[in-house]
Amino acid sequence: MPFLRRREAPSFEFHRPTPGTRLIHFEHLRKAFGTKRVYDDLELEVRAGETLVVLGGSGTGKSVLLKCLIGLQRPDDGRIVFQGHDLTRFSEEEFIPVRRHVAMVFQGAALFDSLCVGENVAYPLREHFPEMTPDEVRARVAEKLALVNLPGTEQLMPADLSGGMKKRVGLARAIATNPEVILWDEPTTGLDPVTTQSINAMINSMKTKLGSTSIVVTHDLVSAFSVGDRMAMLAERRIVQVGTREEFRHSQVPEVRAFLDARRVELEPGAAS
Ligand SMILES: Nc1ncnc2c1ncn2[C@@H]1O[C@H](COP(=O)(O)OP(=O)(O)OP(=O)(O)O)[C@@H](O)[C@H]1O
Repeated sequence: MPFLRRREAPSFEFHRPTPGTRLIHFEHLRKAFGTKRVYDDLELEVRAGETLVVLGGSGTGKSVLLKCLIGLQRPDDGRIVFQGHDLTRFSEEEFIPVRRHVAMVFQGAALFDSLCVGENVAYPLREHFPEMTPDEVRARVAEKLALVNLPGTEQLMPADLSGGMKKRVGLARAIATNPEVILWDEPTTGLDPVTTQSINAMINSMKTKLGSTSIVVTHDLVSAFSVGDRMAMLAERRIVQVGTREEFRHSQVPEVRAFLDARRVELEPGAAS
């Protein structure tokens, strides 16, 4: 009875959680695209205030996991419980308030090319807070651009920006609504080492300055070890290990070991010699 299922889903209200307590729980998630099975029985818990890094090879379903959390993809079975709400039962309309609290920084920044930087950052404010006055919007945009070290760039167009600047504008847009949870899809892919470091610093500062919870999906082990409080490894259509950085560094789980060993040079430059 799909009609009843929709009506049963309560509207979403976010309550400030106690740091360290369970905020999001992916329970027995299953997902396939046609014959391609992405998750068979995926379990993962995200704790309030942490940065959880999700590692995994190409095509293992890291991005799909983030998309399921904000309703851009739908799991076939299982639940995604966020502060007691089962998001898998939410309609598209019921996801709108969820996206005010859970924002995604997309892999390619995904800026609107025809809008200037200021309008890009203001976009989610107009969507979620239509009651904000133009002065309030201007002030919030300026605050977020300053936070990502791009003060005064409101009038620039995306075409005028470097890749790293675009990522930072994408971040300013994602945090414009003061979300409690930030989803980072490959935040450092394709960036030079200096910009990579500044993005890593930014992920850490979102936690310390805003108290946000982050889920970071990445291939980049240096970045993973510099931002992750905990790490989770996606392989074989499930999470094969979750643990602290140290637990991962010394992991004996075969899929984790193989993933880390293949990237040992990246993680420990001395290992090459
Ligand atoms: N909309 C879609 N339609 C069909 N298949 C899809 C769709 N989105 C993702 N997939 C498939 O699901 C699998 C997981 O995709 P996903 O983008 O989550 O991988 P990923 O781990 O993020 O990979 P990468 O690290 O290369 O970005 C892939 O095989 C992908 O081709």
